[in-house]
Amino acid sequence: MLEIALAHRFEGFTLDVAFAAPPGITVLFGRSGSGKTTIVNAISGLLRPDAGRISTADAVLLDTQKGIALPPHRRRIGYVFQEGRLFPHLTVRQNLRYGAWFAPKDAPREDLGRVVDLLGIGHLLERRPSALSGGEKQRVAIGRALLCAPRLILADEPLASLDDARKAEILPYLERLRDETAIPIVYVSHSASEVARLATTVVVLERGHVVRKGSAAEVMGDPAVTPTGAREAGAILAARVARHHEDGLTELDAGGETLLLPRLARPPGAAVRVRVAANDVLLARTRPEGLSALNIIEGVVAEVRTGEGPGALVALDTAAGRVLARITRRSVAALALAPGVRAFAVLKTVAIAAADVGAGDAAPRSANGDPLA
Ligand SMILES: Nc1ncnc2c1ncn2[C@@H]1O[C@H](COP(=O)(O)OP(=O)(O)OP(=O)(O)O)[C@@H](O)[C@H]1O
Repeated sequence: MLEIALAHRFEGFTLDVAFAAPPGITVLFGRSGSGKTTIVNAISGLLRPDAGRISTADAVLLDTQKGIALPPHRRRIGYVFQEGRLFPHLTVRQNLRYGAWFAPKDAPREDLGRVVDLLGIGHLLERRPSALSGGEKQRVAIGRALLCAPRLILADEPLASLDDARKAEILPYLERLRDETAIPIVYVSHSASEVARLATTVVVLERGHVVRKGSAAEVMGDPAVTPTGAREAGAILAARVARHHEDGLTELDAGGETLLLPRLARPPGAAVRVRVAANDVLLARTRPEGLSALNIIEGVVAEVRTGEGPGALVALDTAAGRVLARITRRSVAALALAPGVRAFAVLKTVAIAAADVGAGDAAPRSANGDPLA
């Protein structure tokens, strides 16, 4: 477990944060200027904060009270940046070995073969970076970060410079990294859909402070958490693939509720997390009939959040989990939606994009990474 407490002042900006990053991906989520890069720089050792302590399972990287501040090269951090930053004159295999070169002899090492399998880069080993696509470069960069026997991995907006197709190519590998290694990953993002796909834990930052932290499902289901605007809000449901239908649909079981989605390339039984964008959910007070939408889930309104504009975010607790709906304030009034009121969420099957369905469950986890009972 990585533990971080930092305090630092720039002219006009004060950072004061404390959070833990258990195994898995901890996303630092917040709008521009909220302090994400400052935290990353303090972890990597590029910034010496006014006060703070950063420790991993086996080392103290920083403790200003005790006068400890390991230099960057001794922190054993694996980096994944926006652009892969591979060495152009080295082959993929040599770039990967370069990571291992810096691993101390007594450190627990990842096996090159395992990393190559994990990232699906076996066929690229003899190529140079100029002969790789952006997505392939990024997979190699992740491999190199893994092979330096890191105590933690820092990923600073690693997908920001890729188009949607390349992002979709890398996301499954980041999911595998999250699910198949025990290394804490601190991941900076301002994309709600990336948070939904990848985060084990989310730390929401606002003006240098942590305003919310918790599991991805808890945080993204909170209508107050909209650093990227209510338009991008969306809850995450944990589900399992129940079966595939002949007409191209996949049936999910989400806490006993059935969800139908366009076909997913995952086998029956697989755990998935589904991001349901608040914009794609309608609400009704009685169970709608004669409707083309296939997904209708009953629940109880937990919270209604209105802002300055005409919109409102309504949180509905259902057997499938927390669902968010973005509707107008006028509809909130017309349907008399208020906490405790029973309502039905209507979700169009085709509204759920394949990119919004990820591997793994989104249920809250305990500090050691086990699912909570
Ligand atoms: N070296 C510095 N000197 C003075 N102010 C700084 C310095 N570095 C950052 N800041 C200020 O600290 C605040 C937080 O910046 P930071 O780069 O950490 O935000 P961020 O969340 O990473 O933003 P972005 O998403 O745009 O990268 C900003 O107001 C920034 O102007």
